[in-house]
Amino acid sequence: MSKNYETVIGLEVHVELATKTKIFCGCSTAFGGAPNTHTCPVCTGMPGSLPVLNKQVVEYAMAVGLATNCDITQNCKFDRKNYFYPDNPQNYQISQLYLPICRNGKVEIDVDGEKKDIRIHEIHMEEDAGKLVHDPWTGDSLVDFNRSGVPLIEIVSEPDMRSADEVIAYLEKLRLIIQYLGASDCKLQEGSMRADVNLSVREVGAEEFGTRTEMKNLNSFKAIKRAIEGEMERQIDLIEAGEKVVQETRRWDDTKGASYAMRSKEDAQDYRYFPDPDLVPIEISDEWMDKVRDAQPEFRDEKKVRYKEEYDLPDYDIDIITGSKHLADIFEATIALGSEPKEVSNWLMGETIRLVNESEMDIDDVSFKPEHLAKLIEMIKNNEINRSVGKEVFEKVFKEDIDPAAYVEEHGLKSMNDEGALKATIEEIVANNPKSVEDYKAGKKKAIGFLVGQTMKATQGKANPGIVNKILTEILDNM
Ligand SMILES: Nc1ncnc2c1ncn2[C@@H]1O[C@H](COP(=O)(O)OP(=O)(O)OP(=O)(O)O)[C@@H](O)[C@H]1O
Ligand SMILES: [Mg+2]
Ligand SMILES: [Mg+2]
Repeated sequence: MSKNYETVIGLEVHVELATKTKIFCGCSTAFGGAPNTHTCPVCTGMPGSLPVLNKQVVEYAMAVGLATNCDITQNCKFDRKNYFYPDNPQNYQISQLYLPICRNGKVEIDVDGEKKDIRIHEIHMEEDAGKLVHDPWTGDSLVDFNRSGVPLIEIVSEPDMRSADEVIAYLEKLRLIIQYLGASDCKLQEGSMRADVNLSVREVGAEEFGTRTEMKNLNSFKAIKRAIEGEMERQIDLIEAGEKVVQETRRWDDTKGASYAMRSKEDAQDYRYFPDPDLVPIEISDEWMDKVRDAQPEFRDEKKVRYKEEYDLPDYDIDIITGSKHLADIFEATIALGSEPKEVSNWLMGETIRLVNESEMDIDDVSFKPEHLAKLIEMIKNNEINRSVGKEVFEKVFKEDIDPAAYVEEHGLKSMNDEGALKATIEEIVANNPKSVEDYKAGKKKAIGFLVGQTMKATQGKANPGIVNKILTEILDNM
């Protein structure tokens, strides 16, 4: 009979930091340059070159550590992790083993209303490796060192998670903290946030952890969830069949929905770590730490409380808007220009999200200027355009960031608010639709809707529906 199992999960999360230059040289970290154009003797591991630490990396790592309740190691240093692989030109990676910059942190997650702390074992700084490109036509493997030396932090959790949902909640939490700090854009698809999932299973009630495997190549939340469920089953099947789980690194293939053994797991000693003799230890003064602490932004949880108090928005709106730092920035910037908060929220929750979904883009890539949304809202408020024209114009703002005032002017979309001009049009419509007039007179007040519709059509949607209604009622009641 099959027993009851519990899944135990710990994550190693690598995050590419948003510095302009690499961790130990002045080369650009920009993504997508021609291969090997963002390189120099340092990041290609030339003999005799010497690394110089980018201070901003330390500052970002410290900021993330403070935001995740870690202790900061005020005297920390770098170590060499030695291994041979073609994407690693020095044959060692500069990382931190003995004295990582942050330790003993925690973040709180919330899964279906249940709160839980996930402890962070440590956060260390390290350099990224280059990228291997395998050419299927020639069979050659090419290497691009543009990514070599891009700064990373690795956030190592304790094995505190028990389900895929907890893992996703933890990753979302980290992602938002780091995005709010501006320390990284944390895009799983683009690899600026990468999660390795360490997973083991054990019988419910067992004291000891089971043997873990580590899964790599997970580049979406969906893939992570599927990989966790697949690996959990694989391990349980092994145990049920009386076999043993082997400690190894496995590669998740999302299209096949299965993982494959990559290599058996190395221990720290296999890497022959030793302190990097080219880099001096880092001294973090109290003043520096205080400065970084004082510069911490308002995080999501605090923003949620403030939005409720200051703007009295529905919880649903607050959840969505603060769920993206970028969206929250647009929201606040538009309000700062004088727009009414609930009105701004409606445009973000409604049309903006609709267009984001329709164009299958990332919410963080929304790029219209808050000025343009504020202007649009103002024009509607002043009855310069009506709401349905407003939606049309907004689509242009969203897609091309046009200036709504100029656009409305240019395309003659201004509302017809002139009662005199509207009256003539409406009188004509009334004359041409005796049946509706008859219905109205016979007490079917709804017949007026048809006449309003006809007027909107005749004015290409530019008439002010309120004024149309008013004039129509006057005309009909005087007949
Ligand atoms: N039995 C276990 N079951 C599940 N997760 C575990 C278990 N034991 C450890 N872990 C998790 O595995 C991760 C180990 O990461 P860590 O960076 O310390 O080591 P590593 O994977 O051996 O090293 P490397 O950085 O070289 O990959 C941690 O997140 C930890 O919580
Ligand atoms: Mg690790
Ligand atoms: Mg690992």
